[in-house]
Amino acid sequence: MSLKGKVAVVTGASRGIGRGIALQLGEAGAKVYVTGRDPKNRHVDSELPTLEKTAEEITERGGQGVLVYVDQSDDSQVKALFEKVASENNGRLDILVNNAFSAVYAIAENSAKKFWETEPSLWDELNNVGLRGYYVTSLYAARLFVKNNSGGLIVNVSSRGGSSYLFNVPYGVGKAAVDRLAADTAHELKPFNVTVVSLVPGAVRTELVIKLVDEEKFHTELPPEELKKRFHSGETIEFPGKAVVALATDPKVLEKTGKILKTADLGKEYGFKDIDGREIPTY
Ligand SMILES: NC(=O)c1ccc[n+]([C@@H]2O[C@H](COP(=O)([O-])OP(=O)(O)OC[C@H]3O[C@@H](n4cnc5c(N)ncnc54)[C@H](O)[C@@H]3O)[C@@H](O)[C@H]2O)c1
Repeated sequence: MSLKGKVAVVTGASRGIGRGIALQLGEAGAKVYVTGRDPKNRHVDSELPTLEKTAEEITERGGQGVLVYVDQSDDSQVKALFEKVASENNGRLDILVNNAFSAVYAIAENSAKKFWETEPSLWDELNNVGLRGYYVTSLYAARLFVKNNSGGLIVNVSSRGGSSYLFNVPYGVGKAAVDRLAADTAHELKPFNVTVVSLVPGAVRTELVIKLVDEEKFHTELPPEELKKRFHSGETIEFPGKAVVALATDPKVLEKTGKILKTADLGKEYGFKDIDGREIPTY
């Protein structure tokens, strides 16, 4: 229980990578605030897991799961989240994971098109929650970190799309900006011993991506069978979570601040494997 007594926030944790990270933080003993949109305000796919389930499972694994409905594109809801975290924990916050992402369906729907064949709104779908949302969430978290002056860790979930073409133009541009957000917030937060990194998973077997890949909803440069093979042999959603726990328990983590870190490289460095026992190769 190496994170017992620590307070974490994971955005977008009802499914996918956010859910996997939240579960691993819970397993390590942390109190984890998990966010997602209120199901009353959106279409819910009954085949996918829920935020309620994530919060319960964190507690079952030995941590404390706290569910907060937050739309990460609504600044006032994000502000209220951090007021709640501060008031319930004497101002304490140790870990923020920026992960909420609203565009997996939009990526699939537009995957056969070049950027000039899509509508300008695709940019907003990709980058309102997944980039601007990361910035606003970092801003309110940083106010707590700076006030406490007892260090902290921010992990921005990013993608290899930040360094080379993947899916579409706004995806790659947004991810490159997520990486730069980590570097520049790291610069300003370093005097307060707050570490900020960009975390790059490989292909991840998320519930939604597997469903859409199996339904052949993605049209990429890879043939459908190759794409299926790539995602079905990918990391589990908890492998990036193991990476976050390794960083959060590393006393020298500040040496990594501002960097882009691949989950597979962290597995090798810290000596952890995926939850199914596999060693994950770097993509
Ligand atoms: N799936 C992969 O293989 C893979 C690989 C590398 C990087 N990534 C990155 O990981 C991140 C997460 O992707 P994922 O595949 O887990 O996506 P996902 O769609 O499975 O999960 C996204 C989460 O964000 C939540 N969310 C969406 N809009 C929200 C909003 N407005 N407010 C609050 N929560 C909201 C969803 O409910 C969900 O819990 C993305 O940045 C993605 O680019 C994914």
